[in-house]
Amino acid sequence: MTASKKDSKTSDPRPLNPNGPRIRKAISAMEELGISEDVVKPVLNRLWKLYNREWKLIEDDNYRTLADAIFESVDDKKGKAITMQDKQEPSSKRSHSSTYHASSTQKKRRQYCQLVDDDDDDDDMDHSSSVNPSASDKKSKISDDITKGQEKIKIALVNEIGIELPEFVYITQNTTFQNAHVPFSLARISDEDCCKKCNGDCLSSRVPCACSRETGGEFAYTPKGLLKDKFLDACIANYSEPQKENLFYCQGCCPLEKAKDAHHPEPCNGHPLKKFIKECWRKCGCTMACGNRVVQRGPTCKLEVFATKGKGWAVRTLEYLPKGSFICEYIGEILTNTELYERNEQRKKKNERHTYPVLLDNDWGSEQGLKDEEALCLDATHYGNVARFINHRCFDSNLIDIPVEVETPDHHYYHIAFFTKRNVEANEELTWDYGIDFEDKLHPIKAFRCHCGSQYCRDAR
Ligand SMILES: C[S@@+](CC[C@H](N)C(=O)[O-])C[C@H]1O[C@@H](n2cnc3c(N)ncnc32)[C@H](O)[C@@H]1O
Repeated sequence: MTASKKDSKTSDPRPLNPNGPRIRKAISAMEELGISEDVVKPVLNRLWKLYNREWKLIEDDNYRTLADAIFESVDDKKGKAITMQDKQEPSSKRSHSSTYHASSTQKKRRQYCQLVDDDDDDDDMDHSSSVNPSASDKKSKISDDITKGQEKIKIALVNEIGIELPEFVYITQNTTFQNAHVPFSLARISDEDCCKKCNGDCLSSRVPCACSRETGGEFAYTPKGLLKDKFLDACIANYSEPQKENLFYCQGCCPLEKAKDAHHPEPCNGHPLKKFIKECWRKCGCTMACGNRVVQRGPTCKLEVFATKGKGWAVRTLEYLPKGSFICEYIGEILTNTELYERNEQRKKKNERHTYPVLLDNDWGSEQGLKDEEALCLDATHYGNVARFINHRCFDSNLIDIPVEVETPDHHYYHIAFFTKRNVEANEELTWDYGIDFEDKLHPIKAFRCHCGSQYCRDAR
């Protein structure tokens, strides 16, 4: 077994090689801005350590981060004191909408503060999903509640290391974009597929109602609202290695391949087929407190969004979570696959680092001739909820994504819900396996340089 990335990075004692090709390139890029080598070198050295030897973060956007950090360092030497008030936007300004945006001064100042403060201790960085013991003392809270009161719980956003603030609008329900066809219609739900005669809590009735049919005549949840072990273990087993065994192939033309080349589409590369949870829905007679309505009641556990040094923003739990706990849904814009393809083409041009799409392709393998408006996905780039911050971890993530029917039995559209695969400690980062093939450069879920820290990491570059 190979050593994990975390081990190789944190124990690397080598200093920055002053004559290495990348440092020379950085120096000459700064010289073009009229900045001399002796000003560049100390800042570059600190940034390199701060970003845990990730050159890409320094080189991105034509060395913009490096230039910003140098300007800040020069400003500071001129005696411009940085006060806490300067470092954060006034709260009145932040509370106008759910959109977060970092001004360039804010960004520059944070980077500089970080360079000075963390110069000596940044090697303590942890890329893995393990418990983060420093969570409580070093916090710099940017927002008390990114949901703006839309969820039952508050979700704070803390920036312990000064990375760029995310810009997006927080929503709690998926929202349809243009011609995506979402078949919400009570007429599609037959009386046999719902429990009109139930009242109260379906889980407490002696005989499970019709809504348990999808999950084999038993409800997927326990009375405490956890996923039953048997159901969860079967879902986890679906993900077992080698993944290819669990793939199903489009019978007609694959929507992903058609978007790439409508005239000469390549054969389908396969789609996962996962077990569904079916919750009671609008046509049912039970109440919202029914034990078979867990996902539709929204998140209830204590979560926090925090900044990492290798993966951008991330989510952690602030409390212990037993195996099978519901965390949240993946919320975003419902797009057609063609729209996602076009958005991805635009994003490639802008060289955007983080991407937020998830395919709703669970049933594509069993469909013949799927229409464009039926091949759907979720994009949480502009509109999304806390799930847009959950990072990827290869194989041994602590969350699993499970498709959930809430308003329609039609599997073109469904909800994606995250549950814990095992007991999770307070302050642990929450992660799920995006199912990425790191070799597939053309997949709509853009591959990135993986820093998951798992010993099973698939990105063995
Ligand atoms: C759904 S977003 C997750 C939140 C994101 N970290 C952020 O800052 O908004 C997915 C993006 O996060 C980054 N990411 C997620 N998991 C990662 C990992 N294991 N290693 C490196 N980057 C990761 C990648 O840039 C990816 O495109």
